[in-house]
Amino acid sequence: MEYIKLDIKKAEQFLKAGAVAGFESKVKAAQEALENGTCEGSDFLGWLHLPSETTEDFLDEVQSVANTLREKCEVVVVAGIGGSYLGARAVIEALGNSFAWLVNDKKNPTILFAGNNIGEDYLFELTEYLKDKKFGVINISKSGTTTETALAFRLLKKQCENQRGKAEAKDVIVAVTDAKKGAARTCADKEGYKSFVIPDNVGGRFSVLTPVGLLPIAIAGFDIKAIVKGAQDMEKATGKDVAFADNIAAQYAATRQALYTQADKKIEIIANFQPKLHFMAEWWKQLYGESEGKNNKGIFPAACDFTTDLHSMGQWIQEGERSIFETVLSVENTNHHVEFPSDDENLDGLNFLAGKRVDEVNKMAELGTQLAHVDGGVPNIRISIPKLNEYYLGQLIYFFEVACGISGLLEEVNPFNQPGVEAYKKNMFALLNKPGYEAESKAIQERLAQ
Ligand SMILES: O=P(O)(O)OC[C@H]1O[C@](O)(CO)[C@@H](O)[C@@H]1O
Repeated sequence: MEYIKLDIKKAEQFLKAGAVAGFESKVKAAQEALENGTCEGSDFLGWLHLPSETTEDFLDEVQSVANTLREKCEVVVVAGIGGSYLGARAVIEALGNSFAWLVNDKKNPTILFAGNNIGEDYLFELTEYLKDKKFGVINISKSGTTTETALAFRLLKKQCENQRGKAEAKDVIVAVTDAKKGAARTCADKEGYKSFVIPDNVGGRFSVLTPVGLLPIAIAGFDIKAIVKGAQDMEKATGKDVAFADNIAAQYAATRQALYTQADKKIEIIANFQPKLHFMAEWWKQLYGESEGKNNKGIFPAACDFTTDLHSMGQWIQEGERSIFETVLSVENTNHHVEFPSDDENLDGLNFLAGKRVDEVNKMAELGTQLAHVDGGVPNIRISIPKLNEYYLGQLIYFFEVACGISGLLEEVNPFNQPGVEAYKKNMFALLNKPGYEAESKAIQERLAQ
């Protein structure tokens, strides 16, 4: 097996010579702080050695619960938001058939997602679709109190019980939540649902390699042992004793921070040339945005799907404000083979492509884009993934997590909290007159009346 690779040469050309190497001692200090638990947010470092601490027995237990849902359900709804949703979706969409919901071969249950928005039409349409389906639900929430997720779960639980009866519903509803606290835990214990614990020391956005991600991924039919193996290998490859120059997580973190602090690049666009990676970028956005965006600092994490967005955002990237850099997720080998056919009439003038693989054209688009954007003043970091499979996605996930921990510490923020997320929740609860928010309700009503 290979490793994913990092190429920073086309970013370094925008920096003074030695700028990335100049971060070596700071990176070392960050790695030591993570390892020794001496950094801010040290209560949330459970992800750091999670891969190597995950046992085969535990994965067998996750797989066995997944198998029960696979046997008993045509559809499984994954209820969760943010870190309790994006990792599972990222992997399932990266590995699954792009038209999974239309494929009716009964090999795998259809996986749907809910609890990640408060769209009334979304929930109406979902519950309508589920009316004649044998469906199950995974209720995923670390806090167990997140409004979006709790709202969807309340609807889905009732519907599942109405359609299958309470006794059968009990076998197809699973909770992934805190060991002791929160409504999701109380409900699971009261109803006797199978449940998995999200460790206290693993924050939501770092939880994809816990049952938060692994259970839905296993239900979707993917190999969770291979994902964890990929993460374990990356844990070794990015350990604190790996030399700075050889440690791709250290290099990525240092390059980002060099671009941010020394070249005034405030926005990182993660770009992919495979539509299957759209949700990987969404997961990455939360990981980096929630970890680094605080104390009025932080690189803004943005995402583009190429070549799609080259026809919408391409102009801005090529010639807009020069405050961006690009990190390209490049997949070296596709899983399928499609060649352009020849056409006698050649009305579209594309016969010069006849016999070529579609991926060859995509790769030339990728290279052409890289050259054009670098010429246009956009530093380029490239992450090469040998192939989209479980093993390499496991590597990629852990790589991004450890690089994020290092990068946040280089930025001198606590990468493991998210205090800013509470502001909208507080206002929403005040506006909805949630019990316990009486003073806030009064204050917000007075403010709105002004
Ligand atoms: O798992 P929970 O507690 O429902 O939280 C979901 C998401 O919401 C946040 O807490 C922000 O509100 C994220 O950090 C987290 O990933």
